[in-house]
Amino acid sequence: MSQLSQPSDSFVSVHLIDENKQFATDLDTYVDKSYAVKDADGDGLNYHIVSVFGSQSTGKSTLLNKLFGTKFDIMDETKRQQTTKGIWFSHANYIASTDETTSFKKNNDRNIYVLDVEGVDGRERADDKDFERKSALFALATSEILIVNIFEHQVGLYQGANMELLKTVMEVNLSLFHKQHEKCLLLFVVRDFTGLTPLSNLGQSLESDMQRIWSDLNKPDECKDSKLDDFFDLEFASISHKVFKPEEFEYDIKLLGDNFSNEKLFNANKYHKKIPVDAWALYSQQLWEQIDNNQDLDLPTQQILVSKFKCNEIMNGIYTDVFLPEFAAEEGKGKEAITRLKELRAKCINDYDLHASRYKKPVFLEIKQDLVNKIDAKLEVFQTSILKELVDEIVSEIEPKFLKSKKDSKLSVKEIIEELKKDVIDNFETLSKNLLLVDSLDENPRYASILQKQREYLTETVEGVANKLRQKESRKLINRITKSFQIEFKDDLIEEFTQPNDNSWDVVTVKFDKLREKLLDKYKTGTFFDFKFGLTAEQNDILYSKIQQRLWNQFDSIVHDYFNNDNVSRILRNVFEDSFKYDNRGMPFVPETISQLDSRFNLAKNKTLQLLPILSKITLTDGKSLIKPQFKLDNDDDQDNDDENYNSGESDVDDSESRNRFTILLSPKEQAKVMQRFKKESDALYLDAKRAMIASKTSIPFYIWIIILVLGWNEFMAVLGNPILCVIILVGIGGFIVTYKMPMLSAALSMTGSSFKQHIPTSNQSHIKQS
Ligand SMILES: Nc1nc2c(ncn2[C@@H]2O[C@H](COP(=O)(O)OP(=O)(O)OP(=O)(O)O)[C@@H](O)[C@H]2O)c(=O)[nH]1
Repeated sequence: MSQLSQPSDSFVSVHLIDENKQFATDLDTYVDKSYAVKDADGDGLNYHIVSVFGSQSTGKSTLLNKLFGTKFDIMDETKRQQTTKGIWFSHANYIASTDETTSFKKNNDRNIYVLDVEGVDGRERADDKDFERKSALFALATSEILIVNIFEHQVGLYQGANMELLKTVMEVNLSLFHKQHEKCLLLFVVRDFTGLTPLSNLGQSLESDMQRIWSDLNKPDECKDSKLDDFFDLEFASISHKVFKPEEFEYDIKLLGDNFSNEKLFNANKYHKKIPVDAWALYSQQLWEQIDNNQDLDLPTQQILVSKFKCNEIMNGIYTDVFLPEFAAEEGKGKEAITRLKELRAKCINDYDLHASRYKKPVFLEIKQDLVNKIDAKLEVFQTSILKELVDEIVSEIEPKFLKSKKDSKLSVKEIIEELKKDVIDNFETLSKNLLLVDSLDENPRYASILQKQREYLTETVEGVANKLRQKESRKLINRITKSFQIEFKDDLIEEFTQPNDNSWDVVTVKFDKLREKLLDKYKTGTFFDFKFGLTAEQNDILYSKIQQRLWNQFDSIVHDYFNNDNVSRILRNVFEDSFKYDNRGMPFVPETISQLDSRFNLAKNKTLQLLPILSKITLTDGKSLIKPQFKLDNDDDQDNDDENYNSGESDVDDSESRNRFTILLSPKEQAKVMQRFKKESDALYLDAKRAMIASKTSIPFYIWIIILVLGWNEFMAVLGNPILCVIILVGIGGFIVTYKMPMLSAALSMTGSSFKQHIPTSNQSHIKQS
């Protein structure tokens, strides 16, 4: 619908709203191109909008063309027909100026856009008040300065088209701006000025007309008491007759131009609507649509809507075209992408600030937050994974560092763990700083929260690792104590049961108690135990109970291992042999008669068999039986998972069955077996002893001597021939005769036999100790 007028070397005009009330479709392109010529600040606000009002054919287009170098159509004087229909829009190509050096035309530093509004009271549209009102509304909503074109001879005539026009302007102004007092400049340009009445007088007359119209207006309640100058500033200018005073006419326009180019009329942007130029086309179109549809105009809302539209457009453009492609290219690179993504985030936000900050601040900030949220939603996953990676890395170093510290330092496990925990947190705080995608956590609470979550995850994980280390150390301690106990207790047990007696189990239990006390003594602090692992009092108690339980289990295990059939039989045999072969002084016992041997045998046997109950059951002399206590342990005793766990072969199930079997070392059946075996062994020993005794008392028959003499005659002669051999043999014979006569021969033979047989029990005993 728009129509570009014939351009020459500059910007043409746009038919902004045509006679059918259709809005131009290519306004944004026009604004964009024309604005690019001057944009000193880059804030999109370097422009002014000026509208012209007035009766039809009062020279409005002529004035604008001369003042701003626009190309609006001018009426052909011969036809006297209305030329401006609807509203035309044009960029000012220059501003007329009195400055000779610029050839009377000055290029302002700012963009000026001009709206040439169809004149009222047009012959063709005389009754079309609707459009007049709508165009006034549109001009007021968009323009800073409204030029009201009026002939001098009409000033003071409170009637006619001019007054109607001014009334319309004021009415619509009230409907638009009653909520917010947005001011606008009414610039009265008195045409065909003769100079007979000074401009100031004409101005006063116009101002009083305005006041009168204002006071006659039906004002909304909110602004009943408001004054004209709450809404309007008034300025006056005069232009001489175009035909009769052509030179003055030109000069007056230049004078007026000076007031535009020096910005005086714009009054330091006092009337600027602050719509960024790139949103102006959209804003003005939406305004017109609302005006044309007779909807109530709510400019602030309208401006916010436009701001929202533009800010969203900018935000989506940045997110989709800049952020997403680069993020996709970087996100898989892990730590290497941090710098790039940090820059990308900052760049996107800066770009948005640059382009969107010109819009309504609340909207700009709200949509900026949307952009930041969208970007951060993507970056959050990345940021979290990077920080989690750091946490895992730091945590993985704890155990090696712990083992090294344990080896190198003299600190306790508790102190090492505490030191490591502190180091780990410090490390995380230092290293995480370089991994963050933002510089300030205060300004980016989302990142502060991501960091905090990872900090909590770290603390939790470190505590988990510390607990595992403590458990590991606890298990190591249990195993160490168990091993020490094993060695010492086994020795004590074997020693005690080499020569068992009725008190033996009392002695063993006392040794057991002392040994436990000794092994745990260094962990005792007052009445409590602290194993220096940084455990709580309850955990220390549980560890203490575990150790106690382990030691009791070891006691159980060692005792039951040791008191098997073989060892009990060996103990009995040793005791029997000692009693049978040695007297009370420990001297070898040599029976002289068989009855002596028999009574010795019975004595030793009875004494030995009295020991079997002691070796079959743990029995205390006070008649009480030894009770294996039950310890209260925690549920997560995971010693089965520990490779370093000492495998004692014991059952951890401390049920009633195991407690019952605790004191029983040999069952009745096993005892019977042991008895049987002992009987055999003791009988064999008795027979050996008896045989040796009989053998020592038997004499050599006479015929044996004759055989020896006959068979050994030659050797006998050889001995007689050798004095040394002869002497040795004589001494030997003498010794034998003495021994035999004493009588000591049987004892000597018995001793020789015994000492030979003693090799077997001695070697067996040493074997028991080793097992
Ligand atoms: N008397 C007089 N005539 C003028 C002046 N300026 C322009 N004209 C003549 O007035 C006629 C109308 O001029 P336009 O500039 O087309 O007037 P307009 O107000 O834009 O007309 P519409 O757009 O149709 O409302 C033309 O023939 C001009 O030559 C002036 O200052 N005084």
